[in-house]
Amino acid sequence: MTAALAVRGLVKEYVKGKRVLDGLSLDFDATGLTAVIGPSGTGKSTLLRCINRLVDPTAGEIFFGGRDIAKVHGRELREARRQIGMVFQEYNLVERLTVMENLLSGRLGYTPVFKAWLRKFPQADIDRAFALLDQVGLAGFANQRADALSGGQRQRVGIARAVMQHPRLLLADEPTSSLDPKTSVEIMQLMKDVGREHSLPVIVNMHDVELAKRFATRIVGMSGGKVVYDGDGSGLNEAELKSIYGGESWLA
Ligand SMILES: Nc1ncnc2c1ncn2[C@@H]1O[C@H](COP(=O)(O)OP(=O)(O)OP(=O)(O)O)[C@@H](O)[C@H]1O
Repeated sequence: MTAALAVRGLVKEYVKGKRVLDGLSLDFDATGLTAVIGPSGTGKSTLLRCINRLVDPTAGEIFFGGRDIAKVHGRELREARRQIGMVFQEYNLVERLTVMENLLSGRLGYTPVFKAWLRKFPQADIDRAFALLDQVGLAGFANQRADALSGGQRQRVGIARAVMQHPRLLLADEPTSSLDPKTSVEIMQLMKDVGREHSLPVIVNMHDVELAKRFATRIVGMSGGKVVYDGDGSGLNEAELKSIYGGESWLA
């Protein structure tokens, strides 16, 4: 089977000669939740940001939807981006807008400018938004302002908004880092359920190894801009954790 996403020899240098991603190659299947773990500064966010082209890769290929999106520009880049849903650590909601408006603004890329300005959205989008709110456990919250929500509720809106645009890939950059442990578990469960129900591959950057083991079908361990572990949670023993995070005193 062809991979839904294939990253080949990916290199990113923010500063010339200093490789943050050092020739990284990974294939992702069309389903399943992959957790990317690794120490701070090892390039996890940079990997996701190269995939959705918030930053431009220095070298390498990213095959997605039948093309190398590492090199597309303009209209092609906008089209590729629409197919990638993104969930952020700090939710990135528009605080003064309602939950429904936040969801619908995820569709702005598709709505002619004059309609967006009038805040008139197609009925099909409104119906989808209500269905998604239901799915993420926020039925009845459509008219609440985003700034009146808890962190967990905000992240539920963030997930619904990411799925609103019918993506074919879902990326999440530390989606639970600002949440308490119980809410983190609920959000990871939701990410997994949403991925399954919408038949989407999900890639999640995270620091919590136990949470990764509990919810991920695959764990990628990064160190120094390279993949040093790629397998399921059961194979992630102390030796592997040491190769990812270095040292051993912290394991005690
Ligand atoms: N825009 C930028 N300009 C210059 N250097 C950057 C930029 N963004 C990230 N870096 C550097 O690239 C390296 C990798 O950062 P990145 O955020 O990808 O790591 P990370 O593994 O996601 O870390 P964390 O777990 O702390 O979020 C770090 O050394 C960081 O300082």
